[in-house]
Amino acid sequence: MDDEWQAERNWPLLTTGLAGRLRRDCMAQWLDFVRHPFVRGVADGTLPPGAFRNFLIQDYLYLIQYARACALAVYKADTVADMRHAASLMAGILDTELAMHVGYCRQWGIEEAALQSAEESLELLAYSRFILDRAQTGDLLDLMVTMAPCLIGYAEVGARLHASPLTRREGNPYWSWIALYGGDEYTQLVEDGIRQLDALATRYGAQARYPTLLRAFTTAVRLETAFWGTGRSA
Ligand SMILES: Cc1ncc(CN)c(N)n1
Repeated sequence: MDDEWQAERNWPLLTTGLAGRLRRDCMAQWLDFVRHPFVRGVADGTLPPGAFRNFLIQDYLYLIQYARACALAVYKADTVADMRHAASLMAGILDTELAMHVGYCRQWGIEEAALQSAEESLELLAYSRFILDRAQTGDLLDLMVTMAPCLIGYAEVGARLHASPLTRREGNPYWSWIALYGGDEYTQLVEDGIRQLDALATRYGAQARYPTLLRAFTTAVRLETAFWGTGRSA
């Protein structure tokens, strides 16, 4: 560990229940994701701006696919309460994260028209289509497990960088991105998602199907790691 923030101590909810067990059981891949050189470059402000700009464009396109997966979660839900939860996650992505993203891209000189007309990178295609495949072929628990690294990983990165004394604040062009993912609105979205995953785990029998769930979760984590490089190849 290269700084003091630790999920186990600073945000125990990330480490409990089904999400926490999955995270723990693929810890090597998880650390590759949340401690990636891209994240270090964001923390100390040394990431090349071009890589970040391309990343933002691809991330906009990714969030649209993620919102579509949420819509499939509404469709897959067996109860009205689960439908409402998936619908509120979708609204959180479209109305909060994507909306903040568009405003944020503008600060980086990227207009929404440019975002919409960009071509999808291979990293984006692989990751988003993997999620959408699980959405088509699995049940609601399969889908929510596959979607979990996206939700939890950026929250962990945001919370850690936000709290870390090693993060450069003054003059860091990426500080507002850190504040977005370390902020209250995103934190709330993630905590709701973790609690929902636990509720689904009980009702959908996660224990008996754990190896399959862990495989999907780990694949999504590896695809998250690859996605940090999307700015390089876009
Ligand atoms: C690829 C990716 N993964 C996660 C997040 C955070 N929802 C994101 N914006 N983009």
